[in-house]
Amino acid sequence: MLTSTLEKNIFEHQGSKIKIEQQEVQIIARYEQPLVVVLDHVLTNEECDRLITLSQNRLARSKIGASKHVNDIRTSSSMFFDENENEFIGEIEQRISALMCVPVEHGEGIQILHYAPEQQFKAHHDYFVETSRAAANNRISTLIMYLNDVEEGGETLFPELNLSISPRKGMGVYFEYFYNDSLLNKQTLHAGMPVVKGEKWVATQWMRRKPYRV
Ligand SMILES: O=C(O)CCC(=O)C(=O)O
Ligand SMILES: [Fe+2]
Repeated sequence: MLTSTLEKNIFEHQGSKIKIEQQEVQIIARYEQPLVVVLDHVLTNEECDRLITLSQNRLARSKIGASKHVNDIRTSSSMFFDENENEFIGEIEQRISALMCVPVEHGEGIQILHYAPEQQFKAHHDYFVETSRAAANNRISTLIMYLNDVEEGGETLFPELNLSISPRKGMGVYFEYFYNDSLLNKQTLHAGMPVVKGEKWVATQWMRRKPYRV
């Protein structure tokens, strides 16, 4: 039977709605193994706008010039909020923690990414290679939240699953890679496709296997 081979997920929510405090997050679609969940109403429009405003003048441009090679994995600009840096960020972190079924202490700071036209995040895994020091407390799951509507392009693509998600403000995509079967983890390979028109803003939460915050 197919179900006998299914591994246990971190994400425990069933059905189509997840009520967290005042927010009613909706499950739009699920890809079962590896688990990829498309979510709506993760953030309100006001929260999306505020995350953009708060991060705007703290973005650092990725290195260009000498290092501008075709193999530059990420060409967007980014920043991290400090963990629980203010009440607003703290509330968002609590919601994300409940949504991801992982205690807030396992979370890295929320990362903001900004893509201008032609910028992209080439196919990658979010977890660290086994031989790296960071792998001692590796990442286990990701939530990508879209902070604006992109005019054209900027899809999140899972090439090994033939799955593509078009960014829409307030929506999110969740996936996990803590399976015993390393092939399933590898299949969470994903990319932020080049923005064609307009710009793209995302917020990303990565969760670690063990508490990460000091
Ligand atoms: O921008 C995207 O769609 C992908 C972002 C991403 O892969 C990440 O933040 O780890
Ligand atoms: Fe990623």
